[in-house]
Amino acid sequence: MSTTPDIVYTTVDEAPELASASLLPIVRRFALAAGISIDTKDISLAGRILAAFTDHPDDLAWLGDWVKTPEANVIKLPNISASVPQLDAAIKELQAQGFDIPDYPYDPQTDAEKAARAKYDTIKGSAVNPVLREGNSDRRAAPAVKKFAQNNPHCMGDWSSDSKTRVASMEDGDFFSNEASATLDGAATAKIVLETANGETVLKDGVSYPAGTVVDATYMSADKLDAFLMDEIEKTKADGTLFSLHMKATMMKVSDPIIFGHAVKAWLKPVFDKHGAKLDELGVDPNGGLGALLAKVEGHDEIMADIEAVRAERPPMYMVNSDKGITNLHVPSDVIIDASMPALIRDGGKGWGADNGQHDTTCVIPDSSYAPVYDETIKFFKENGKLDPATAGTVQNIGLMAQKAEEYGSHPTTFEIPEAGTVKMVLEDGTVLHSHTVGKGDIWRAASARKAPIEDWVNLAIDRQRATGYRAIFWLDENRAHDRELIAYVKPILEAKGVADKFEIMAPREATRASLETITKGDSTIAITGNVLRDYLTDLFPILELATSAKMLSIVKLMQGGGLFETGAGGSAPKHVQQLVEQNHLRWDSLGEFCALAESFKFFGEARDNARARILGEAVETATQGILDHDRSPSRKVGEPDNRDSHYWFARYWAEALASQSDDTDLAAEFKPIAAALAENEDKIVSELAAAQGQPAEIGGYYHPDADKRAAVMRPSSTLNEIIG
Ligand SMILES: NC(=O)C1=CN([C@@H]2O[C@H](COP(=O)(O)OP(=O)(O)OC[C@H]3O[C@@H](n4cnc5c(N)ncnc54)[C@H](OP(=O)(O)O)[C@@H]3O)[C@@H](O)[C@H]2O)C=CC1
Ligand SMILES: O=C(O)CCC(=O)C(=O)O
Ligand SMILES: [Mg+2]
Repeated sequence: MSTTPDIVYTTVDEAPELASASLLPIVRRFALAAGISIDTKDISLAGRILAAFTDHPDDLAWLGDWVKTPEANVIKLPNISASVPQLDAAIKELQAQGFDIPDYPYDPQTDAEKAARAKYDTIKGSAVNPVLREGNSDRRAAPAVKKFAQNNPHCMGDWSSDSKTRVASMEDGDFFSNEASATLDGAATAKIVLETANGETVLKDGVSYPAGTVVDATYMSADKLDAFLMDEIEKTKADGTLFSLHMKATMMKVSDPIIFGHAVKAWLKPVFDKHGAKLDELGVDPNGGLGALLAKVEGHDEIMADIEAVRAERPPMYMVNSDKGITNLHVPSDVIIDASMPALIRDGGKGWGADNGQHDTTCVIPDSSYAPVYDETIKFFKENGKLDPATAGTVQNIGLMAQKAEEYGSHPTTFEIPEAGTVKMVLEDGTVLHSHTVGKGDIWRAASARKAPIEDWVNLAIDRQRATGYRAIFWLDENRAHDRELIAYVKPILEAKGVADKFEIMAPREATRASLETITKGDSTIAITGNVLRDYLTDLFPILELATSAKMLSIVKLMQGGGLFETGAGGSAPKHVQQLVEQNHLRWDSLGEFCALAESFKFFGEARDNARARILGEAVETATQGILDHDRSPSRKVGEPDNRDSHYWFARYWAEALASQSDDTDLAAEFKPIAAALAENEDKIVSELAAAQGQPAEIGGYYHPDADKRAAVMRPSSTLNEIIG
């Protein structure tokens, strides 16, 4: 490590990176006044590919070390968790730019291909967040943001009691039904083996767990999954609804693409039955989606005709983009459950159909562990009508996330079973911790949650409950194996601290209803959840309460003392890039960045005893309030103020707050002329920004744009640029 930075701002992908090109120069200039340097570290998909195959620095590895130190102070923007089609597209773009990197080996044969595939597998899926999240998660709407949403309620789709929208999940044979869980008394190293009629195969060796780790194992039956999917396709047709599948193929990068592939095969079953051998020969990988499949069979007229015949028989599908004919099953990363289900629920239970109209939808979520949350939400709105954002209270979240907790850390121990047999997890002393009888194609996985993160999570929940006085619910199901082990941790800690009466423990379905009832009354509650529900709920409730999860405050108190400040709770909004490239309008809202910045500066102030950092952070809060009060957030429509305008206003309100504070008169004097120049040149700046919109914008790449071209597009006001310096 060369010199340690003060604050690291991550370089990411898509819309948030476009926004950074405009916002970061402003942040750097203001931070300079407190002597704070803002470094960047590249965690973008393109950056990670280049780090794996060229001399591009491995910034993710650097950050992974830094977050384990007390100095860490990271502002983390959302990055792409790549599905295979995205990874492939990024590789092709980099190759076209002249980088000497290998193709993605779909079917690696040579040693070189196998080595390249192994590297690409580490880049695939959610490869960044689990590395950086060395702490538990505290996500909530800042009071000003919540108040703004109540005063300016967004439109919500109406719910009718006879809506046919429903959630469909497996009733047995899924991860929920087959789960076994145990807490380890001492430290242990485990191996995972598959015993079959032909002998024993070691699936994984040397998995080590510290004492007190909760270790789970479970599997999903491939046969039962297939039967379930076929059944739901038929039921959807009978119901006259849209068929939709909601998964997390990005974060759950091993299990969920396989499940997605089963759905693609079920949808086109007659085609796979008839042309299976030919499809294999053409290199079709159903896990990559219908889009890749169609590209591979193009020109094979008989197969194409059979596909069309099957499509005509199937119920209509929920569409990602009806204009372009992109269905739910085209690309595994297009429909991501945490964002897709809340958007559908916000719209009154309606999905988009191929006719560009909104219709009731069957939402297929094969595993039943967490699907009851959406099922119960839908039932609640059918019974009670839509939520009123003007009067609703809020659901905050404290999530068990640190050290790759639970399912989100299960990728290295997830296997598609090659042959029927028994999977055993065996400890070094010979103890068989878990054992499952499995069939060919079943998806078996082990997950774990460590003692220190669990204890930290419970303590964080106690702190938040004390700070707010809110109703606090642990979303844990005593009928689920893993949750029973967690409850055995939670209860004694609450009792020892004398706060057991302040907390409830409820299964996800009951907790969903209780939380919806609470916020409907205008009260607020804290959902204390595991890692998956942390992810799901911090999109679900914000999207209902605030219309978006982009405005969330998202703090990760790192267990070694540092701070990781995530910006919002959503992703990188690929559609926004499309709009920028076509119309030079960026509708990305940086409110999440503003919230994270304030926390990061205030944290720096405390950790490094830097009074100016504290003042900067407080002034960011004032500026954020200004953005809300004066409605300076970006509009969705070209020709209206966009992301760049909102950054101008942010700079102006921030400078004004610094100029008018009296804790540090030198700092005030430094910002007075800046604030004055920003105000005096308002008309000029606003018209320079407006003039940029309306035409296509050239940024020189999608995954790896040209930095200068991007900066030119995102900083079109020379007057503003001169003031910022
Ligand atoms: N923390 C992280 O690193 C995360 C990364 N991701 C990654 O992000 C990508 C997209 O994921 P997806 O599930 O589609 O979720 P997104 O949150 O990116 O998109 C859902 C929709 O939310 C709206 N939205 C999200 N953020 C903003 C914002 N700041 N301002 C305005 N609107 C916003 C947009 O609506 P509209 O189009 O109507 O304007 C957008 O289309 C994937 O590659 C995924 O892997 C996803 C979640 C978290
Ligand atoms: O890492 C990812 O793929 C997604 C993370 C996410 O959705 C979240 O933390 O809310
Ligand atoms: Mg999420």
